[in-house]
Amino acid sequence: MPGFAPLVTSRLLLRPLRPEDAPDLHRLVNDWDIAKNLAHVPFPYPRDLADRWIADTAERLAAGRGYSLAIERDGALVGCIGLTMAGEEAELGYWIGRRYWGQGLAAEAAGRLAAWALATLPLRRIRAEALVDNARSIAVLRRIGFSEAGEGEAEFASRGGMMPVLRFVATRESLPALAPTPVAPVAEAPGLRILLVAACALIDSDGRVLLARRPEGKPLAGLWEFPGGKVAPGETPEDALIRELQEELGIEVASPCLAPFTFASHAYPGFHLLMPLYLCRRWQGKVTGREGQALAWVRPDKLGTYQMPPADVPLVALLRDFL
Ligand SMILES: Nc1nc2c([nH]c(=O)n2[C@H]2C[C@H](O)[C@@H](COP(=O)(O)OP(=O)(O)OP(=O)(O)O)O2)c(=O)[nH]1
Repeated sequence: MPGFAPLVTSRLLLRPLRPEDAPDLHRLVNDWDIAKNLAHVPFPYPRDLADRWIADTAERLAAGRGYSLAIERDGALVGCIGLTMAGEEAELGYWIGRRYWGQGLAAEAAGRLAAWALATLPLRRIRAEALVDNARSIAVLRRIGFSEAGEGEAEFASRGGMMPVLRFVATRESLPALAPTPVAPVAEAPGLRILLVAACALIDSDGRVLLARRPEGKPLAGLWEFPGGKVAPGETPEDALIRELQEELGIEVASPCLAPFTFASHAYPGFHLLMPLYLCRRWQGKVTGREGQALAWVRPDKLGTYQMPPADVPLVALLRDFL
């Protein structure tokens, strides 16, 4: 599993929790003014719970079930933030240690994590809840683009029972900077837009396959893909691929070196992707991420450990068998 790449804001680092965070975490969270606002945090907070919880966050992160992160500023733990995955939705939670209140850190961390998650994970929306009298948290959620979705009740461990809460949601559309960039259709019929994308598995002399990470701001950002891109009007898939490999990776490929391998045909919301996948073992130049994208040369048996767009899943299985 490729590690979670920490998220950076102007003042903060959001990174996986480490066992050595436990003492600081315990000192900050074992505070009634924090625990009383959190649904899953007991008070008093036993010291060994910090160790167990941190171990659990590592497991959930590795399995893609949750993203609970340390909020760090200047090397110090100032709070925690997390997303718990539930199908196509995730629940956002966060707290900031009392001594760091009043500086806008919760909004900075929550805005970043929500933006990253909606741009990167296969999520329809993110939910959050705040106690009706937790004015600070309500202000944070509103500030970062969450909208109110009614009132309800939730069980609060520290209060020993059900408490009234306000519910909030955010979608890609409610965070406008994240709205997916429109895709260019190459064929249109009523109700169907087919997007033709050419992609390539570059294979090096050790039999490893090149994956590139889709940059933030693009649809499916953060997922690992085969290099390639949309076939422009008037281009053949091979021409498009030769152009994309030049633009994205700085390499020159000759058309005879592109061997058709298989294709993806996948329904995405709003368009249907048709993506021929070529194999290429020969190119000129050094492979470089020219658009700032992360690259990974991956052994075929490890391809399944990289999170890829849903359209690629069947391709990976075929490629692994073939190589
Ligand atoms: N290149 C590539 N695209 C993939 C893969 N799997 C997959 O679903 N796609 C989808 C994601 C996008 O919807 C589409 C590719 O579009 P893109 O936005 O990357 O195309 P592009 O490089 O021409 O980008 P742009 O200039 O329009 O920003 O195909 C894959 O393995 N490689």
